[in-house]
Amino acid sequence: MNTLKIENISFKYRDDRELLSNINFQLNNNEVVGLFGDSGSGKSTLCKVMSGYLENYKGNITLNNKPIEDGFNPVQLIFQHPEKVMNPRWNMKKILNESWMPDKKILDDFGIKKEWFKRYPSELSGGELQRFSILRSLNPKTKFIIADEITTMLDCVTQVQIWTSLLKIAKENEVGILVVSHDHNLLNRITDKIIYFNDLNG
Ligand SMILES: Nc1ncnc2c1ncn2[C@@H]1O[C@H](COP(=O)(O)OP(=O)(O)OP(=O)(O)O)[C@@H](O)[C@H]1O
Repeated sequence: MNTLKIENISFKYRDDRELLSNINFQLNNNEVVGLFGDSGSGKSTLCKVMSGYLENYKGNITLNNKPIEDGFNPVQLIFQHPEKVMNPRWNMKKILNESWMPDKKILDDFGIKKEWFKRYPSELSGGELQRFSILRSLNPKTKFIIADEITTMLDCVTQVQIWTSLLKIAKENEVGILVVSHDHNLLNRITDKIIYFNDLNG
């Protein structure tokens, strides 16, 4: 089993107030955990700290009781807006294959069509792009996914398709998921338990 442990994490942006204060919790790879909290409380900041995007934090993040090594991060963050983290000059094939080469079955599971590979990020819809973004993060070396509002901007049908594909592949590969969302119904439906950000912070 893989365990991601967050211990005594505190963080502030530059000289601002301390936004994250002494946060402790852990995720196991066989669980889907929800994170719910007020807007602006610091959930996305915590996600970025957990996945290595923000470094000047206090405390420890360990995977199976060891610090996370440099190189490919086994804790992968998926953002709400995939277009912001994709190179607009790369086609989708290059963007996906920079991480790994999924086989046809996985592409089919995610509803990714072959003809999309030649297109650039600006030539796909938000839902189509998010499928690539999720699949890119599911590199075989990934142990945990941090999903920060990943389907907020999509319609209900696309949300269901995306979550069904993601939960299936995560379960098959024993990848743990932290789901950040304001949608309590979604969290109730897909998670094993829900953590309240206010209970963690401070
Ligand atoms: N790069 C930054 N520099 C300074 N302050 C920032 C930066 N990024 C975010 N903040 C501030 O940190 C606070 C927490 O933001 P964060 O995005 O982590 O909240 P959140 O809980 O994810 O909010 P939401 O639910 O609305 O997405 C906000 O007040 C925000 O303005």
